Amino acid sequence: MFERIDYYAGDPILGLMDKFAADNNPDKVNLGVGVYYDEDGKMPVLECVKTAEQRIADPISPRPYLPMAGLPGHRKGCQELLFGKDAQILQDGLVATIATIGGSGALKVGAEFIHEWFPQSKCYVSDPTWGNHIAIFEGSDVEVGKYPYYDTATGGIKFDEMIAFFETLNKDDVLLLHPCCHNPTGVDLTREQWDQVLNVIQARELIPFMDIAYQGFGEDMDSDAYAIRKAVDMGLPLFVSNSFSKNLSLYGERVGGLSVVCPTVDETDRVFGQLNSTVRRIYSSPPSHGGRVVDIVMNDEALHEQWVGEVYAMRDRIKSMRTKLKSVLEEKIPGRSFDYLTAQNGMFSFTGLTPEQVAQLQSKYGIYMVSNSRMCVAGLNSTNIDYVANAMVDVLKD
Ligand SMILES: Cc1[nH+]cc(COP(=O)(O)O)c(/C=N/[C@@H](CC(=O)O)C(=O)O)c1O
Repeated sequence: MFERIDYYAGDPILGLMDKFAADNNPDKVNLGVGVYYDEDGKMPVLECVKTAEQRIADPISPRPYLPMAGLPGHRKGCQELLFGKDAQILQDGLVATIATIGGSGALKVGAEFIHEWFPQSKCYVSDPTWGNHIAIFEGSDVEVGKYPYYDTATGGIKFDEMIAFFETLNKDDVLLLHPCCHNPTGVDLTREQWDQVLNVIQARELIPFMDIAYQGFGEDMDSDAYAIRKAVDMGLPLFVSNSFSKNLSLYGERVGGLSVVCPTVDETDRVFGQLNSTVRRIYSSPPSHGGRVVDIVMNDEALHEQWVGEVYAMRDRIKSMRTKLKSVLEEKIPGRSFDYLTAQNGMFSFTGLTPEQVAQLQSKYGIYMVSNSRMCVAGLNSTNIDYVANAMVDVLKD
């Protein structure tokens, strides 16, 4: 009966977690999946989350179905984080926002919506991008193409090629963009480059779909949302998927959001309704526990302030690991530049190691990176960084 079913080869990122767990090497280091570990190598429970959890636990309350769009406070939290607390579009009711099952759920609902209401549209992703971008949109029968992005020769961006490519696209084609902390390269556009990209989007009447999963890990909450807010200022239609997995350290609670910025209140109502309809036919409604944590942290002024401080502490620790690894490697390999480590932004660094070198790090040292050479810098700490640097020197010497 099920012989026709293909074997699943496994996910290049999530599959690393199982391999890492099974590895008996006492020195193993997990630099694979994009999660934040603290200086002790532990996944933190943020203080603001602990407070929210205590409020949820006492008094304990029933767990009814949430609305298809999730809790109003979760949705409000997404909107204010993405667009700014006093954004005019929020006061004017021009943003349709739903709470989703993580950023992945936001992308899935968005992809289904595009397939249903913009059936002629193709979706273009950066080359390279987070692999699940392609799988999610293709899984919703949206044809996916790639736009030039990372320049392996320079470690920068093929900006002119990218713009020239955008200028060949058709009205309503979708561009899946990383507003900050590009995954997997860590190489972000400058504000001037974003302005040029948004001008082309406006001229070609393309649909920007911005996926922000690491807000606060780049520069700061507002700067990381520059591209989002500039698109709003230009009056562009805009999709934004956001994730609280990393910046609330709530990975397994599956909390995120999907927002669609619309030109009129009537269109906002239409879009909001169809987002609800799409949710209903995929997973019906989002999980309540994580939604309540988001609602409490985002809407309690003191907890929100504490949260921002905790995110910046995570950001700064990652930046310190970038600086440290760069200096240790440059000391061990004089004459070779590792500037990319501090030039790149957010949780990931694109090391440029070959698949063979990545495999050697794993087999010989128990150091896990994604096969495309992406390193999750948040997995480094002062205990393991010399071990990782020595291992990188070893595999780089051949
Ligand atoms: C760019 C991006 N968008 C969305 C997501 C999904 O977020 P979530 O809220 O967990 O559904 C991730 C997760 N990325 C990390 C984990 C994964 O691959 O699922 C990663 O790149 O390691 C992203 O890196």
